[in-house]
Amino acid sequence: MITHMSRRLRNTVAPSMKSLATRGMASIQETLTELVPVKQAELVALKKEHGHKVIGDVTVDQCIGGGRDIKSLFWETSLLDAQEGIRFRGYSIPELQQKLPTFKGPAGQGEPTPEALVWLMLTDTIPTKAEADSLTHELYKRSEIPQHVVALLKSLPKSLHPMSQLVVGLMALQKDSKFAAAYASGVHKKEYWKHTLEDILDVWAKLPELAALVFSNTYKDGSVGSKDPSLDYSANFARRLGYNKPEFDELMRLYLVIHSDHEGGNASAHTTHLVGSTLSDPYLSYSAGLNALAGPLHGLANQEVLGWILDLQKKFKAEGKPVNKETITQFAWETLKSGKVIPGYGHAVLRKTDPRYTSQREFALKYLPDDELFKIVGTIYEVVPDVLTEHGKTKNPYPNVDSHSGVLLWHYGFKEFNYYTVLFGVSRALGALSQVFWDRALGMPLERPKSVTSKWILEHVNNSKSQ
Ligand SMILES: CC(=O)SCCNC(=O)CCNC(=O)[C@H](O)C(C)(C)COP(=O)(O)OP(=O)(O)OC[C@H]1O[C@@H](n2cnc3c(N)ncnc32)[C@H](O)[C@@H]1OP(=O)(O)O
Ligand SMILES: O=C([O-])CC(=O)C(=O)O
Repeated sequence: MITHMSRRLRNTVAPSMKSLATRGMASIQETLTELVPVKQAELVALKKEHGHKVIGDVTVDQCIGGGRDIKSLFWETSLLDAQEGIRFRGYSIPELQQKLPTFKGPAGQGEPTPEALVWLMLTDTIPTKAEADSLTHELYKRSEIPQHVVALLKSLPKSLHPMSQLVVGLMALQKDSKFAAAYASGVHKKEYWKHTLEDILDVWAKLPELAALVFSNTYKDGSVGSKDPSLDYSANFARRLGYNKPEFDELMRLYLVIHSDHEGGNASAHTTHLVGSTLSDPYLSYSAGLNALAGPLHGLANQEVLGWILDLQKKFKAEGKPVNKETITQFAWETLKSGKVIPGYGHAVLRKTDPRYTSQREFALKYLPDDELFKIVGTIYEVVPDVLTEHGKTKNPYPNVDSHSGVLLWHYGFKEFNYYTVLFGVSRALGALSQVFWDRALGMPLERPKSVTSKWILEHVNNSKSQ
């Protein structure tokens, strides 16, 4: 309905939008300049017409239990359904694979590019190939990292976790925040979004560069591979990391697309949005989001999954036993009985197998069907949901995105699994900061929900009973 309203308004409020968009020639900045007043008008209309209506209640369990299911966040770029999984601006992952432009050409010629997805998340419109390419070019132009940040990263101990190194690098880049400078010089609030967009494009452009430096400083000699203006964002990232294989580029495209956004309530996106609501600039906001992503119940789970699989392989090899349904079941029970979680399984919202898991499985079936670790991941999928169901605690016994990503990287020789969450961090910036753009463009307020004490809850429920 919003989309229909949006199209209607776009035709009336901003007629020039139609011609530019139809010709597929506008830059991302021009497209957004035309779209912002349209979306602002839509939000005003939504608030005026429906602002007082109720969309949910809050129980005591929800208040104490991490706010599950409470609809209290506004997030435009994607929406998660517990059964079906994620949709980006209304499109499922298979639909994105059919509709978004690819590196080689139009939709369908390989994996879509993350640049095309960013265009969709920002503008609510599927880009033409030319539009997606213009964003690739824009990001390439902005990708240089200042020397002081290169030197700072080099000075860090190799034993500092790669996610912490990434955060240090991003925080150091904050020196050049255009939003912070504009705010300090007293810019009018109506102009915030323009400076925010500048920062967001810079952060997106520089994150893969930072990530590649972190990789090389930690595991190699500090030098990174060369980039090439004729390549896209993902292939250049792969080159910087030292990979030069078309199949790996495709994996990087898939990886960066599917990890980018998962509506607003996940810890990294929510943190980014919350910090951004104080008018901290995109560097500060996304650094905070990265710190949330670095937790083992969230993004770090992908590193944990690989560790779990390698541990189980090592254990049964030492015992002279095969890795099969029986031994995996035994290992899963041992994990649960020692009070640990099985990484890569369960989810706060999803109640079915994560479609991001399925898309990675399809990639594996296409490119690496005989890989040993891929087969183990398949066998884990055959037994762990039953184990977790019998265990009786988790609300969702099925695999999430983190359950599959590591084995794909491992297959291509990317074995530094302590680093895997950095790749997730490069991707999550695309969704979380697309929303930060709209937060500033729509004039979203400081986020400040109400908290209550246990005493308040008891008094409240007792008072309600007596009424
Ligand atoms: C990109 C992402 O962030 S995807 C998630 C990545 N994280 C992981 O894979 C870690 C493993 N999974 C988990 O820890 C959880 O499923 C989470 C954190 C993802 C979701 O947590 P919740 O919404 O609290 O899950 P749920 O309501 O099902 O939890 C109920 C109980 O089941 C347990 N449980 C949930 N999943 C698992 C699991 N994979 N292994 C063991 N126990 C589990 C919870 O720890 C909780 O136990 P408790 O009552 O003793 O505290
Ligand atoms: O949605 C969540 O809570 C966790 C998740 O899968 C993600 O952020 O990608």
